[in-house]
Amino acid sequence: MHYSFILAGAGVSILLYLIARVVYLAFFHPLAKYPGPFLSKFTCARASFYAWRGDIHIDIWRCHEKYGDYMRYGPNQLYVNTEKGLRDIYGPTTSNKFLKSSHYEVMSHQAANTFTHRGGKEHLRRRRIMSQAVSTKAQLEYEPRLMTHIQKFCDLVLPPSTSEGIATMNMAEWCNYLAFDLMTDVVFGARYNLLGDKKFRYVPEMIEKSNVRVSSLVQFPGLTWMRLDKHLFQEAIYARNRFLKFVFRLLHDRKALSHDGTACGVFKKPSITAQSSLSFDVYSRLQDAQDPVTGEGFGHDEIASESTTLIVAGSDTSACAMASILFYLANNPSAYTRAAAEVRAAAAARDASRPGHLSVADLAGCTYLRACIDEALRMSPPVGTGLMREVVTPGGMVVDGQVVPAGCEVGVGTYAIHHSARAFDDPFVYRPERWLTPDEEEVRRARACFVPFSAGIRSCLGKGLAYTEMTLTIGHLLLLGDFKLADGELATVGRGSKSFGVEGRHREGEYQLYDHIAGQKNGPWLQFTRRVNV
Ligand code: HEM
Repeated sequence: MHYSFILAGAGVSILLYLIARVVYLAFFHPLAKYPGPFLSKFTCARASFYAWRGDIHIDIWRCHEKYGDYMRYGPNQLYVNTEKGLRDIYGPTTSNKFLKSSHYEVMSHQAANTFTHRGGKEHLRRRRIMSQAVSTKAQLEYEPRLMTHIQKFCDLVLPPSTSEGIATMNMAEWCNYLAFDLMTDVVFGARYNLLGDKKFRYVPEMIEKSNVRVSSLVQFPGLTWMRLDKHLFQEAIYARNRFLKFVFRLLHDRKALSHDGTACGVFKKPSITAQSSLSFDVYSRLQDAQDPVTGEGFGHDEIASESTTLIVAGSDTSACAMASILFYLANNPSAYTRAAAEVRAAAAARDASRPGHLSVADLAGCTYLRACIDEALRMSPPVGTGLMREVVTPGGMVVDGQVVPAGCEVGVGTYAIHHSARAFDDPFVYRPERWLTPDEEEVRRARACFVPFSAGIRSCLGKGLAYTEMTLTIGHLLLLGDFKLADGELATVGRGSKSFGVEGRHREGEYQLYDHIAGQKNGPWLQFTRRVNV
């Protein structure tokens, strides 16, 4: 009898607490005045559901259409969809006043790295060291390394001659292989050769599968409560463990190589055992780099964690971007024709004493090609969701005129702002010309709201490298061959369609991404032919 009173008392207390919490969140929370989906007032579970489906970027855009520029998307989260809001949160002078959302912590495996660190001095120290390994100078030295794989990619997709027939390929897969080979070589000097051999092709697949869980947890870390995620995401956890096993082996072999020159695993290949080749990868640069402020470098564990993060941050995103550019070029013949003519003219005009492949410098004047790349990144940003930042200034921060108190989180949905009709005329139309129009105000407006690599102190460290990869790959494909959409049903893979039954996924001209940290994709299926006498 006595116990039942205690139990009843506890039950009533919990109920009263829950009622008080619901009332507080709905009416008295500092974000209560902002409209948004009903459930989002009380829980992040709704956002997590859309993240699990891969539709969160579209949902954020839809919610802004419905609720306006300031939208509550979680009990503690405010999304803003204006140019001023974007500048106030991620701008060069303001972004250091925020911390990354605590939700990022679910991405840290053992210790935080540059990407997952919430901010402050420790993040800056790491970023200063990391920047040296991906500086413009370093990138130039990576170029021959990149070209080895890009040349191989072109040889694979372009049949030796028209008489060899036409190759039809799913570029989602082939861009995954290429991007992984590029990043593992640049970062570790490793030759996994996904382009040529099936053995390690499971790795990008494991990263994608694992990211389904991570993207849901980032929205709703509460899913780790009582290891709920273990039951909900069994396949993703299996994938993560398989990836970690791969990474463990990679780091072990790479460490052995740099310590005592022992070559094993993928480092057995003669190309990598050459010391000259090793000294130009990110891993070895991080071993040598020192923070110009403190004079300290990274320890072994930091190098391991940072270099592994680069593989995850840099391969999925770049693969997604390259597949997307190919989709839009194949679906927009006038853009294709103009970009191809520009690249071919640049090749014809270059110094005849330097035959061989085109360099980034040779393609620097290809402004239309760059516009095609940027327009693809705008239409289908590889990281499309909101990158949430916590207000930590005690008096709060003013974001586009709205006072957001300390403890709340703010962010801009990249896909949403990339499709804002105020920033971009006909936002759902692929039109590279918008970046080159003589109307300066139109270009300014567009540039101000174009953030595929984010901006400010947490912007992408690999942006330069990513542009190098994209420009060299697409440039060489256009120079050496021609491509078009595959015949029949395959031509539709990657396109939007009403048959998906998802509002916002119906546009045939839009490359469909499933946002799980980085965009996941299928297609385009393309047919390639090699140009003669090139
Ligand atoms: C098209 C390709 C890429 C896109 C669209 C992209 C996009 C982004 C975005 C949006 C962020 C900010 C994430 C956040 O705030 O949560 C970011 C951060 C980062 N990216 Fe990239 N990325 C790309 C390629 C790369 C490559 C190739 C590398 C490696 C060389 C890289 C390394 C990083 C790192 C280290 C950060 C964390 C920076 C920091 O927090 O200080 N990314 N990237």
